[in-house]
Amino acid sequence: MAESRRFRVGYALAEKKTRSFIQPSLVNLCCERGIDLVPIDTTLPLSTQGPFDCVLHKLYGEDWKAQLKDYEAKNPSIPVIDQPSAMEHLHNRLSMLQFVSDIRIPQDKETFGIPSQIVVYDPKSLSDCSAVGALRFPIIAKPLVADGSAKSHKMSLVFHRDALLKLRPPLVLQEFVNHGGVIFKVYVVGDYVKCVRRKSLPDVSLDNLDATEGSMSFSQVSNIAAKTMTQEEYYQSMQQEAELPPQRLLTDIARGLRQAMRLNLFNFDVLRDSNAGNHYFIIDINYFPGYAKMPSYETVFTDFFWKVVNMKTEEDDVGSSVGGKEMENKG
Ligand SMILES: O=P(O)(O)O[C@@H]1[C@@H](OP(=O)(O)O)[C@H](OP(=O)(O)O)[C@H](O)[C@H](OP(=O)(O)O)[C@H]1OP(=O)(O)O
Ligand SMILES: Nc1ncnc2c1ncn2[C@@H]1O[C@H](COP(=O)(O)OP(=O)(O)O)[C@@H](O)[C@H]1O
Ligand SMILES: [Mg+2]
Ligand SMILES: [Mg+2]
Repeated sequence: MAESRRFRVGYALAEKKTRSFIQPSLVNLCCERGIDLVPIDTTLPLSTQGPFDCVLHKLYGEDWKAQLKDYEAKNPSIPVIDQPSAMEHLHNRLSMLQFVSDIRIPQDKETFGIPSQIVVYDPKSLSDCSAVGALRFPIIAKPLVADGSAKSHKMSLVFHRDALLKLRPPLVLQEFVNHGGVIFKVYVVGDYVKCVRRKSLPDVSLDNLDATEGSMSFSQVSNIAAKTMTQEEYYQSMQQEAELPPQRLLTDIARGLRQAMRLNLFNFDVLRDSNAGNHYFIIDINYFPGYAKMPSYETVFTDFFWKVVNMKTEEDDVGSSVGGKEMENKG
């Protein structure tokens, strides 16, 4: 009997991402389905490597972009996941959330949007009441750039106008929304959508604002171990308390974002408004996040790769492109 064809997915990822994502469990499952995950050597020209049936990457920089461009010119039929220009929109906290307004779905029982926010480029604007005036305190100050650096995750929760003066633009100033201390992380892998609960900042009582210190710094709160409970206890309490947002809503948002951003691999952070239990805020979108934390990521990715290398469409497919090529049904 003739051996069935094997496929090669070339990947170019930072060391940390390779360690977390390229787990033996993923490599083995892919291998069983005829897909070999092959590391790309970024010190060599990409077009001299391969052959690949798909290129997966989360690297930036002009040199890498030029390598990809050259590779695509020489291999126009090979999908590249995803396009650098599309990935770059997520490097700016203002442009990333602009895609939310492109989503066209009916908002009946549940509604969604983004918190009120402004962008500040000039330190002088921080003392300008007319610029900041429309925002209600507390405010979260986020670095405008979201390039994955430790600095880009460093946030401040600001309770008073005076504390704004300590901040260093360029920043996004976003209204803090009370959301019950639970954040929903919605992972998207092509047309697959999975929501998980994670730890977030506790609610802030507006009554105590005056008695609160001016501001508080924090970073990557969803990854920090709870001080008063073990991680396990915290998750258990969240399981009991926080119902997940409706899957239909999340699938529709994911589909809308995927279409608007022309990206296949991302997650978005969702908060449920404590004041109106059926309103949701999208506050962050990340390219190629820590997928190994998503349940069954091995099966999800093996299925995704299989579909990409076979260029199959699904009924649910919204005509989003993989590497600039429309997914077409060759089957
Ligand atoms: O480090 P991890 O596994 O927590 O994953 C980070 C993500 O955390 P999450 O899985 O969403 O809780 C993290 O998500 P958040 O920004 O924390 O919501 C980012 O996606 C981060 O990538 P980058 O540093 O912004 O390029 C992700 O970091 P990299 O895996 O890209 O280094
Ligand atoms: N508008 C907001 N209201 C309440 N909490 C927020 C808001 N924005 C961010 N947070 C909290 O801050 C954390 C980090 O903010 P986020 O925009 O997701 O940045 P990062 O890219 O570092 O994950 C979120 O996970 C959430 O806990
Ligand atoms: Mg986040
Ligand atoms: Mg982020």
